[in-house]
Amino acid sequence: MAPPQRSRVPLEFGGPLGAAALMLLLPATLVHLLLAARSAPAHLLAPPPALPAPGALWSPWALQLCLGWLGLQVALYLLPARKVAEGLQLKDKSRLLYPINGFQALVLTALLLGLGLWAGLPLDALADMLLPLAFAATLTAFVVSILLFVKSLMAHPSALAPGGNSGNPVYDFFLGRELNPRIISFDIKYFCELRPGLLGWVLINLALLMQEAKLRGSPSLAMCLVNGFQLLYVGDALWHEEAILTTMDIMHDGFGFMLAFGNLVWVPFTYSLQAQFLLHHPQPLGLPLAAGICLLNAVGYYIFRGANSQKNTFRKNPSDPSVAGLETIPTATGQQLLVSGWWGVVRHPNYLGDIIMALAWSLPCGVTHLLPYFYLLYFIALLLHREARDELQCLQKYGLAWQEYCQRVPYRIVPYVY
Ligand SMILES: NC(=O)C1=CN([C@@H]2O[C@H](COP(=O)(O)OP(=O)(O)OC[C@H]3O[C@@H](n4cnc5c(N)ncnc54)[C@H](OP(=O)(O)O)[C@@H]3O)[C@@H](O)[C@H]2O)C=CC1
Ligand SMILES: CC(C)=CCC[C@@H](C)[C@H]1CC=C2C3=C(CC[C@@]21C)[C@@]1(C)CC[C@H](O)C(C)(C)[C@@H]1CC3
Repeated sequence: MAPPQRSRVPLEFGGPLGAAALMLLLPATLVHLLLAARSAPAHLLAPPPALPAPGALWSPWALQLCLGWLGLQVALYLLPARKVAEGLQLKDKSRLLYPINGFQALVLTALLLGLGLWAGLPLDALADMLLPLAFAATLTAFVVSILLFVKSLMAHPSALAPGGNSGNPVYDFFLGRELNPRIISFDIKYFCELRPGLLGWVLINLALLMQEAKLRGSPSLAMCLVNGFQLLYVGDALWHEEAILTTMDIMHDGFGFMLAFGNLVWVPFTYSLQAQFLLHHPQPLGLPLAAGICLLNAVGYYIFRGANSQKNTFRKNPSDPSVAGLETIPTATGQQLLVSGWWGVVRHPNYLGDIIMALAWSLPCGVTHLLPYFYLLYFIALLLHREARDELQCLQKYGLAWQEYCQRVPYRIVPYVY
């Protein structure tokens, strides 16, 4: 087989050196955050009071729980789906099929959990195991990434993602070489993107809420808000599972360590940081402020969902009545760009809504500590970087049409600001 054509896409994330640094820094940052959240000072920028003993990181039981959780979600993914959706057209003009049964997996997981709790499952014990669980999940992410990299060496060149095929093994391992790695019809990236990590996130949140109820008699209003907001976010992602098929991760990015670690480790263990903080640092929250925070989250969700659904509907069927009247810019590829509606306000309205929700998730933790705002700060940095990556990809894809879009929609994320 001819050697794969090396992609000429510019290197990102600082190239091989940056990728190697991130593969060390991300797990170290995770350990720091987990230790800081449960420490009294809860300093984000200072070293945690005490480093964990090696024995505190490794637990065979935690690894079994991780693998068991993964196995359960794989089984739920393989159940008959209410619908099978087609992905966007690939380079070879084919379209992959994706089962749409994520919300079904959420409901079945909740039912199994309810049954377990009724039988006396000590779910709150998970709150005491976050460190070994995160270590086990990180180990799993590394093993999955190695297997994916080896698998990609046998993939056809047309199956490779433009980004993660530089020829440098460290960089390609991090970014991911194969665009849609599958085992028969099981899509590994699509599965990881929405199931084990997102559902694990809300499971950890619930365990933290239950432990707070055990400690203080009942969960605080702040803990209930954070759990509710983030359950809405995960439930929405799974209800609109099909919309992920038109996002960057599925369309452009290969599946390597970055997304494997991001999905399996970073999401469940750092996105639950507010709940972790609240368990160890109870925050008073009055009803008027709580009502204001709920309104803020609702505004963010309205923008997030409206923009994502509008673009996804338009991409799937431009003649759909809900988007047919929108103004568009034709491009040389045959695809059109929306230039009115949500996507006529700023070039990434969905990011704006998501950032507003991230702020609403942090506010119930009060303003005495920076740690609960880590997600907001990280997320803004992630989306700014992601927006720049996407702009480059769209400029390469659409050329003059994208330049016209940028002239007519000059702001990227925040109207009249950025
Ligand atoms: N919670 C979290 O950790 C994260 C959440 N997210 C969220 O995921 C969601 C998806 O974001 P992301 O995956 O970055 O990608 P987007 O959903 O923003 O999709 C970007 C793609 O949309 C298409 N597009 C861009 N502008 C237009 C337009 N004017 N008209 C039509 N199509 C357009 C282009 O693809 P093409 O033209 O090829 O179809 C572009 O590559 C966002 O809401 C984001 O907030 C993202 C990252 C992390
Ligand atoms: C620092 C680090 C490891 C970064 C990796 C980034 C990933 C954590 C994120 C990249 C894109 C993501 C998306 C979601 C979760 C986080 C990751 C994987 C997402 C599934 C969250 C729910 C949303 O509704 C979504 C489906 C739009 C979204 C898709 C992108």
